[in-house]
Amino acid sequence: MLHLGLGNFFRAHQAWYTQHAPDAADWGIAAFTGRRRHLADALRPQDGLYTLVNRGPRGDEIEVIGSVVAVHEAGDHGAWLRHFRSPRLAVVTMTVTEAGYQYDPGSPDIAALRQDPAAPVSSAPGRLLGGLMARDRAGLDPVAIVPCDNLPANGDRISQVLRDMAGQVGPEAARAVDRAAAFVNTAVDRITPRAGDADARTALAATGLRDAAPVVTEPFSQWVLAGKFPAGRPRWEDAGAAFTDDVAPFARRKLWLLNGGHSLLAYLGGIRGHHTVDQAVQDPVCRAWLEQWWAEAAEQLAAPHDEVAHYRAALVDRFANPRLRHRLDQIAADGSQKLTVRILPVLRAGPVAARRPRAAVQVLAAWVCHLRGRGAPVDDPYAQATDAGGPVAAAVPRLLRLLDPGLGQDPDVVAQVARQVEAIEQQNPR
Ligand SMILES: NC(=O)c1ccc[n+]([C@@H]2O[C@H](COP(=O)([O-])OP(=O)(O)OC[C@H]3O[C@@H](n4cnc5c(N)ncnc54)[C@H](O)[C@@H]3O)[C@@H](O)[C@H]2O)c1
Ligand SMILES: O=P(O)(O)OC[C@@H](O)[C@@H](O)[C@H](O)[C@H](O)CO
Repeated sequence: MLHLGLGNFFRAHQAWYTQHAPDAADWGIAAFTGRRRHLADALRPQDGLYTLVNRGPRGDEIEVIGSVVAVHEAGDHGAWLRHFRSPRLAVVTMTVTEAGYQYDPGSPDIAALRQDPAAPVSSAPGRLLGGLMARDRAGLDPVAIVPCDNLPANGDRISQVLRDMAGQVGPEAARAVDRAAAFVNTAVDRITPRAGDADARTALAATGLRDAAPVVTEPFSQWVLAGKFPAGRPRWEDAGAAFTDDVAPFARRKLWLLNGGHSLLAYLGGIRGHHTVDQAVQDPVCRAWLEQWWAEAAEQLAAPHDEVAHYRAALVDRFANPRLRHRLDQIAADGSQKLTVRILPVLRAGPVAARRPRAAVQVLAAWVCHLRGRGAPVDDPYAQATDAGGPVAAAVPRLLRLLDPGLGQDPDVVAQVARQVEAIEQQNPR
């Protein structure tokens, strides 16, 4: 297997399932960082081994994960292509954040691949396309591409991005996408906050081993997949993964209830002085907004009432885990990329005008207040290029346009969000 986007979540999730598959001994993952090299530098001296701290509300379970057998920094394009040219490669997983799925028609990778399919390229789609061209040139069987980011229809999405890019590169690239890849859609879930210095001490105390990059995660885990694996795969189903024909209902439920709830808590909780998810979910004001958001989102889920109620109750317990200390500023980052997937589908599907989903509007308003300087520091390169200051009535359409141009031109949505922004700013003076 290959992985693109060596980070925390991959090591708590796909690498964990691979280690726990009954045929784990037949498999190994060569993992590449997405952009920077520091994690490759940290893991290489430990032969890819790392400590997984499974952090429940009452204690930790510690495990050393050994399914990552090679680590490479993002720039090692020669090694990337060598893996694609190997007949043993069967599966390519990826976690590259929402930004990694952006198609940029002006990307220098397009001209580079047009000139030389083996040219060093740096974007996630460029690297995948270069890899598939190398595989196709080598005349090898197709591999499964398995995106594991928080996006609906993530397999269809990356397939489309690669086809668009291949269309610009040329016929050989288009053929390679058709012949060398099978795309798998997934819904993924396991809350995995960034680890801190104390976690390295926890790992050392438990294992006697110094770990430069341990991972902390929660006990809950879910992986739902739909698609074909022409060259085989580990028996992940025996480690708890679920294979289905359609991941959409799982992805919607997870993205709206869990991730939408997270974003709500990140913005409102930050504004109300909280720093972690467990603090925010215990705050009655945040909790009331959360329940209202869940009720609105659930109306659009078309799932049995009992099932949603069970999922919501379990989420409250997961969010309230006081030992995980999931920081709101980590979740608040890159909201301009996340809210389109987590909040807008519910806003759009709900009734219009006066009965528009109120909690969805509230989340957008809390995000606007965050960009205007309340709560966690802003970390969103796409949004930071836009002026969030000045009169609310002018700032709101400017910012909503970042999520969807149509939203910023909808006078009704703009008015409702602006009213909420004014209310939040009045109730939470600086
Ligand atoms: N952390 C979680 O709880 C969690 C749970 C479910 C899904 N996910 C998904 O996994 C993704 C990664 O989360 P993480 O916790 O591992 O983060 P992380 O910061 O530990 O790792 C992110 C990886 O993505 C790469 N990357 C970032 N932007 C990129 C880009 N534009 N192009 C290519 N590579 C890029 C980074 O270089 C790094 O290798 C999330 O964006 C989310 O979609 C995370
Ligand atoms: O990983 P991000 O930054 O896209 O989103 C932050 C969290 O909402 C997310 O990581 C959740 O913890 C995760 O999706 C749970 O499965």
